[in-house]
Amino acid sequence: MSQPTTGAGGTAGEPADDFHFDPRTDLFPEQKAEVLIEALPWLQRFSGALVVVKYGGNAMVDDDLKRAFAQDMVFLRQVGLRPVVVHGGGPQINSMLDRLGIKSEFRGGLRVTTPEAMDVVRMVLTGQVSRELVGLLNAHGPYAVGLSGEDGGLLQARRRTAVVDGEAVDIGLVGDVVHVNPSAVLDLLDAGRIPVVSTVAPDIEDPTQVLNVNADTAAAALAVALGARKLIVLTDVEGLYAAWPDRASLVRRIRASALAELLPTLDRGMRPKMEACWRAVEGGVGRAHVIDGRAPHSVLVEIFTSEGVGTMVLPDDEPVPSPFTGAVPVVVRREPA
Ligand SMILES: Nc1ncnc2c1ncn2[C@@H]1O[C@H](COP(=O)(O)OP(=O)(O)O)[C@@H](O)[C@H]1O
Ligand SMILES: CC(=O)N[C@@H](CCC(=O)OP(=O)(O)O)C(=O)O
Repeated sequence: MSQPTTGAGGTAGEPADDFHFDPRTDLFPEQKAEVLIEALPWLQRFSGALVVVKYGGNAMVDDDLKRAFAQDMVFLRQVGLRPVVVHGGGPQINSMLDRLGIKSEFRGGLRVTTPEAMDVVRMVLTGQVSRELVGLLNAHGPYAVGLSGEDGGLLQARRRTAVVDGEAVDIGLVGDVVHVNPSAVLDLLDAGRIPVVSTVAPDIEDPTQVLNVNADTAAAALAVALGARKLIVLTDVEGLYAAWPDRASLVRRIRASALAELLPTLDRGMRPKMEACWRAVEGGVGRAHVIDGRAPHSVLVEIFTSEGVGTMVLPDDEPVPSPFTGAVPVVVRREPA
């Protein structure tokens, strides 16, 4: 292979004077070309595609991963996809509640949300997490606009209970999305922006009251309403494990009906995510994925490589597209890393 002529230190298209090739970490030009060419059919397939990305887990707390995520979203937009970001913020809400001395607990995987806690949830999601993400994205250009479920009538929610030991329990100001008006998001996409959505939503029974909505389920509702081609959920494991915590049981692909059977067996952390994926695919979203937010640029690897990463949920009634061939196994086991 020939030696590289350009490197990380150079400006676009120009060789870097100070570049030293390291065969342990650097790619040869032929290898770089291979990576780019592998992306070609995926760039074609997803040109113009609307993709909803649920941003959460480690990708949201590590500074390098945050910057890498912002690059990924800008990359998607730049190559002609239409990314919509829905963010979580559980850890950030926890730390603000701690700082303010407000006690908070989770029941059935959902935060028991008092009026006092609701003020904090809204403040942290819309005033802190969204602002930071918008800032990271806009370091690349004037792309991102933050909005919450309250803006432009985007989301309406209805109060819900949690199920604990088979019993419905009151968890306060927590809701499920019951209606989505996607026009505000579509307007932003048409203007070339990247919408960044915080998941607080007015109560459909009393629109002056806002409710706290789990970000995974809100992302699924939004993906369905927007007719998204993909829902991608970032988390802090490689994907869904069929026999958690057995690392050899990573599920690479699963049909919606097989996932429905697996759902009742899943633990608290993964259950809302997989339920969101199931709802999305049942609602017409082409594919739903749970991927590892600890790996930088995992969104790009998922979309633009033939292997993909993490767990992919497919609808029941659709053949697997090229380049995958043959029947879709419910579970593909891999050897532990
Ligand atoms: N079957 C499973 N497969 C993968 N992870 C699981 C499973 N069951 C439970 N988990 C746990 O769920 C966690 C992810 O959920 P959570 O912590 O709520 O994620 P996030 O912070 O990304 O929203 C994983 O870190 C893992 O500990
Ligand atoms: C009702 C409920 O539990 N809401 C969540 C909303 C944020 C969220 O979902 O954040 P993650 O995606 O980081 O978990 C909460 O209050 O923590």
